[in-house]
Amino acid sequence: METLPGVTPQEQQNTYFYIGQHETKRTVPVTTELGNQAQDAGYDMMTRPITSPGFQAKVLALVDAYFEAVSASANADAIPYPLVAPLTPEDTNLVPDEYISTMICCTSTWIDLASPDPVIAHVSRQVFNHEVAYAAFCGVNNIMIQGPDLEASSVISQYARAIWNSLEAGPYINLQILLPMQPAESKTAEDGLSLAGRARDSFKTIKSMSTDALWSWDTWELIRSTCKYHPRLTVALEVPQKLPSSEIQSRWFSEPLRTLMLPESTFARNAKGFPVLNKPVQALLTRYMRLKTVPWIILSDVGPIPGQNHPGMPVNLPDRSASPDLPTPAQSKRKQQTQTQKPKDLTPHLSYIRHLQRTQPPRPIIDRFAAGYQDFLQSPLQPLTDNLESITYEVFEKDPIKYEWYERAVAAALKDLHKKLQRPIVVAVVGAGRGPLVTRCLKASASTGIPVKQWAVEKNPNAYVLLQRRNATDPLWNKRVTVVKTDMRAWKGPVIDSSPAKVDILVSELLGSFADNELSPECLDGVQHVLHPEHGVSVPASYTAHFTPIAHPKIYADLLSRTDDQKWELPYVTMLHQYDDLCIDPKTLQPDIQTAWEFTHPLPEAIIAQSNLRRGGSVQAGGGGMVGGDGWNEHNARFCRLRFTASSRGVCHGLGGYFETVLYSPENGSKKIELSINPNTMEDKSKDMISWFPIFFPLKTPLYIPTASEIEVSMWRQTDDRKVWYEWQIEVFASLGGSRQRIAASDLHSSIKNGCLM
Ligand SMILES: C[S@@+](CC[C@H](N)C(=O)[O-])C[C@H]1O[C@@H](n2cnc3c(N)ncnc32)[C@H](O)[C@@H]1O
Repeated sequence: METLPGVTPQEQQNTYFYIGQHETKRTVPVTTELGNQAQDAGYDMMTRPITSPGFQAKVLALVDAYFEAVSASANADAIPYPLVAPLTPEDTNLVPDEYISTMICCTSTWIDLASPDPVIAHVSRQVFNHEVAYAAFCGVNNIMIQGPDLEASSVISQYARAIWNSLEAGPYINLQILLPMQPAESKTAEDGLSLAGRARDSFKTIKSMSTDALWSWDTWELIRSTCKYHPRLTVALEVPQKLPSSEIQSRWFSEPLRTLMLPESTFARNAKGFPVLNKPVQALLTRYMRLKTVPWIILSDVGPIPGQNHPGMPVNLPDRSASPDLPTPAQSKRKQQTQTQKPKDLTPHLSYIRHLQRTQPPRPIIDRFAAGYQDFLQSPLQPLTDNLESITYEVFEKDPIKYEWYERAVAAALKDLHKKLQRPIVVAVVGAGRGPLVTRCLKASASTGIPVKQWAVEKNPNAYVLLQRRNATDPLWNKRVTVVKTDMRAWKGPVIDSSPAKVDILVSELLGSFADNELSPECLDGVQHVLHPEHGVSVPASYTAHFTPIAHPKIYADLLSRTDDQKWELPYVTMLHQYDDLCIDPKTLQPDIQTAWEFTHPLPEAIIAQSNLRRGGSVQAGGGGMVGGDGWNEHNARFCRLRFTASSRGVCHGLGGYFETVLYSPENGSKKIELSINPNTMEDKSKDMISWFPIFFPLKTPLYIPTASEIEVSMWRQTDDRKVWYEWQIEVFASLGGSRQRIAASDLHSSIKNGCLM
């Protein structure tokens, strides 16, 4: 079992939307009073340019003068590139005042860092560097930068290089790259007022090459890879009224979205003429606003700030994760204004988004349970080697489904066995913890009317104390349970009327997020000798491990920042949230999550017999284990090689892993009683179960996956008789020039140094 030790599940309240106001061309200077007016109007923040229109005119004139000089000169190479002088007070009205750290400042949109014309790129870099350096000097924390033009001749690597440099400009600066969800019709270029419009055609060597809907994301991918997944680099995503495909929506969901930019053109008008968002955009907003780092919403060009034309003051951009319950300045102001009825809504777009905020649908139960723990990496539990704390058991026991399903499974098994045996059924819970499954066995007995003789076996000495106390005090247990403190593998089995007896139903819950990763197979093999050889039933009867390739930039960036030298060599338990499935089944439109392997219980006697023979290391026992030891646990080793097809190109950061288990298959053929954390089947098999988070197998080097390429995953469960570990490797194949070629392969990753001890 995997979950959140020590964490009290909490209901998450409705998310507060931080809403800002942006004007692509601010007509009034941003002052303290303007900021106050924005706040009075209900905005939480606003953007401002770093430099003035005067500065723009100055730089354009400088470039024009350079080009004139070049065209007039016989030796153009002798004329040095233009140099942009340091900023003057006329160039910017930004000053390091007390509000500066709460502003989103915008670098100039009239520059072109990706220009193929070296002069334009050179001047753009200078303007950009001046602006970022001055903003950083003033104490600005958030800078929004227009993304590169997505046309074919743009040199994205130049742009990315400039961003990488600017991240060094200040240790506190967060950069947001403003990009559309997909390349849009290019806006009417104001060539006369931009540097891009001055680029010489002779440098635009790559003419219009058609790009597809993922090109904007591709551009981002190059920028962030060049910047080595920098934690202070995020996306400001412009959301259009007509959304791109769901694949593209999911792709952006997995990226570090700091801001959602909603221009006026994203809004439609309702029958009364008010601005509203269409249903798909509303759904997108609901999805994106459930990210752990909730994006800010910036309304762009939706009308001026009411009462502007006065100097204004910037407003706070608080970190909600630090103090989610504190009212924001805008909330406090609006509270004071509650009874004041405005004659006319001067900010209808803002009012509408506030309305959406108030009417957000409730979050799914698992989200509420795991609030704050999405994508948080935990090492898998090792309940076999470690003794769990009471609080950990307490968290497990809150699951509304798991114990219920076990009770149903035991009840069904009791009915099937009782038909054959016509006597009290011997039931043992092995690994009983604090006893919830024992209670469920007793309830199953009560509900079916079939008497049981009940055992509880536990190796944790501390849990053993509670089990004994419960047996003495719990009216349902009523001193009927025989509590045994032992490792189940050493248990001799029940004794009834002074004679050794066999167990009819062996109940256990030793499963991890990847089914067998908490050594359920090894423990259950070790206790199988107490199970009745003819009719003995194991609950669970079987379990399977599943995985699929995923893109998870957030976890990759998190791991990148860690110093542990084994960080790429072990799987992590995590509530996977901000990720994208790379392989979607075209028929079902569900992620292609495939089965790695299966374990069933009880094992055939011949396999146990061979294992016992190998344990001795005799001549008949063969030549020892493949990867160490005598090989007596080798029957629990597994290997699989699975092939997936990438539905659209992307970057693979690892594998998302899941499990399913059949607790019991009733003999009357009615529906199997199953648990699942596989997203494709959990709804059907065990909806709302919260005990297990998925598991993530990381890749040290992300693999670029072209559309329709094949991803082949080799995965091993290895054992040397003392421990169990996993190994995984991913290869990518594409059809090129008519032949299938391997175009990339990951390292062979191995958790041998972090193996689970038996
Ligand atoms: C995941 S917990 C489940 C506890 C409880 N059955 C429940 O469902 O809430 C697994 C329990 O099995 C115990 N356990 C693991 N390996 C064991 C072994 N070899 N022998 C006895 N107990 C074991 C652990 O100490 C732990 O209490």
